[in-house]
Amino acid sequence: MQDNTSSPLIDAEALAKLQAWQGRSETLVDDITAAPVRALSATLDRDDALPEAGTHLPALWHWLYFLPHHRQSEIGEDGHAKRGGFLPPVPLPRRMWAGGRLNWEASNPLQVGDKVERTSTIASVTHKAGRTGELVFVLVRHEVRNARGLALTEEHDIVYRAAAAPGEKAPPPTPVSKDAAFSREIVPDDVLLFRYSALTFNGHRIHYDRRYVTEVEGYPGLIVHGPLIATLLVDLLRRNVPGVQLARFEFRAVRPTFDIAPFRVHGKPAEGSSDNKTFSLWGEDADGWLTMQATAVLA
Ligand SMILES: C/C(=C\C(=O)SCCNC(=O)CCNC(=O)[C@H](O)C(C)(C)COP(=O)(O)OP(=O)(O)OC[C@H]1O[C@@H](n2cnc3c(N)ncnc32)[C@H](O)[C@@H]1OP(=O)(O)O)C(=O)O
Repeated sequence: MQDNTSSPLIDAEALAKLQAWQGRSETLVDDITAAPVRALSATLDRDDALPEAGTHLPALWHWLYFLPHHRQSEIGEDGHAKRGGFLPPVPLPRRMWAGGRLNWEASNPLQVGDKVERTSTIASVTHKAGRTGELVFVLVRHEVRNARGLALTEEHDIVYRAAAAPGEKAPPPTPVSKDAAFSREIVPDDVLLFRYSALTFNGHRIHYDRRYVTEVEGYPGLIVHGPLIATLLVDLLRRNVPGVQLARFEFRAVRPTFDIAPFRVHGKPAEGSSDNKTFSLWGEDADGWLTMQATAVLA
């Protein structure tokens, strides 16, 4: 555990400057094309029919669109865009995707062929003392619309951590529950990670640059993308409950997953879900620790 009693890296004045970003928004437009759908289907080892105009986009596959097309000269040391543009210039160097909450409009599924618009707003910037050290969370709220209106709202939690300290510990582990109704083992080799980074045009070095992730960020291996694990959780549900359409999905990444060993995704009907519409989904690393917990509610 790090010493949380030392003076914080971010004081009240620095936090107030970051909070000046709250309320900022940007709007991007895109087309839901078939090629990325076909490529993700292959990456997830699925046996889908070829996508065509009108094919419904599976839940979370909208992350294949609205990609961050920053110029090369705008890229920072970690491979993401330099901070201080749309996202506030948080001075903690280690960025992670911490979680999210998504709601789909059942009557308006995103489809191949849709022209789409996404409006993103910085909803909050908060400073917390975590068990692993100082944390800054940036909450980004997205609204995705097509020609028929609102299709999806999403809250995305981005977390920033202080630089790695000597002897730093991983987040405290939580054992996974052993009562899964369905499970799948995933081999997170660097080809899988590379393909997902390429599909999402994500330059974040923690997913492909082993020297950077071990020597600069202090992790033991390449880090599996949080959105990829979330996508694998929903994919597990689709494999076991055919025809599912999601109304809501929420997830939290509680411990990083590294490419150095296979991991598992699990699911079961949620306790107390009498209509079988709510499912618990979770990720487990090779040591048996919980890495991601999620809840999916069917439409
Ligand atoms: C793509 C992409 C990047 C990635 O995909 S990175 C890989 C995916 N993400 C991860 O692997 C993150 C794994 N999680 C962690 O490493 C830890 O959970 C984390 C975020 C470092 C926090 O650990 P702590 O033990 O220090 O935190 P505490 O449990 O003590 O909680 C302190 C407060 O923070 C809130 N909180 C904790 N975790 C989360 C979370 N995942 N989402 C939202 N909020 C979280 C917690 O509730 C506490 O808040 P209080 O108000 O109660 O104080 C790319 O960059 O593109």
